[in-house]
Amino acid sequence: MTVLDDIVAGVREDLEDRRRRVPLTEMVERAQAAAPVRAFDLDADFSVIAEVKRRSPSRGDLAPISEPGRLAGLYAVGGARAISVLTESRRFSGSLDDFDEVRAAVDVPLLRKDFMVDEYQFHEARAHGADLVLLIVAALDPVQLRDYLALSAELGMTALVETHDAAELEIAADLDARLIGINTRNLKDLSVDTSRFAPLAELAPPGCTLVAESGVAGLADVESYAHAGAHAVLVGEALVRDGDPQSAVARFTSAGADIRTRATA
Ligand SMILES: O=P(O)(O)OC[C@@H](O)[C@@H](O)c1c[nH]c2ccccc12
Repeated sequence: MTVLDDIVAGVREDLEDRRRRVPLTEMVERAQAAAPVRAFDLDADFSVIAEVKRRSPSRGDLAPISEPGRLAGLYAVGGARAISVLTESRRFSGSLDDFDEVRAAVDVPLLRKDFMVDEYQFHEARAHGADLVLLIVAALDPVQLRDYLALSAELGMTALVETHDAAELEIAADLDARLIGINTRNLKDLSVDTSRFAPLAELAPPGCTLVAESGVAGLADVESYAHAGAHAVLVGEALVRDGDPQSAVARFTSAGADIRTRATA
């Protein structure tokens, strides 16, 4: 069993508990009654997607984050174009409660960061006010991937389609995914290698909005991702550990935008 299989098995168990408490039909109604989606700007010069993440299986405890809403507020003031909130509990110590606190605190688009493997989770995400969801190509078969991409769109949410290699990028391209992530964290051993991004970015379909995921420790990483073609970066650890996350988001955003506007000038 791979790390990913193991995580997904836990996600499914927790999901069945929630489904027993609130059945799918009820969750579908809640999603329909939710506040309208806040659109993620796919055309921005450069975007920072700032993540609320307490811990991860690869890096252990990152930050206690006693007030996720407050952290998200700082991200928003710093100019985060979207905020990602981990809702997986067993490995990442996230929750939908965290998500709700962030939703109540900010008006920027929110990404529900979880292992989305069941229709229920998409309605649940929307019911909690999510605007974006994560679709991990490695965790889904081709039929699920197509169905969940369509379901996300039906619910008005933008899917971030996460890839790790050339074969997965091709799958994302074939599905005509608009927002594609390249995660430089290897899901088999969880190691990060930021140099994986550039060669893969060249294979991304033209016209997509490309997100570099993982491994941003500082400005230099943002710059090299932007140089290699990233329109956005998804940053977790570096921001939750930063004493001044608001300034860090602002610095990352303007550094990336400088490079992107020069690249397209
Ligand atoms: O903390 P980092 O290295 O900045 O990484 C952020 C993000 O890429 C990472 O949290 C992530 C990317 N894809 C995921 C899928 C599930 C859980 C977490 C992730």
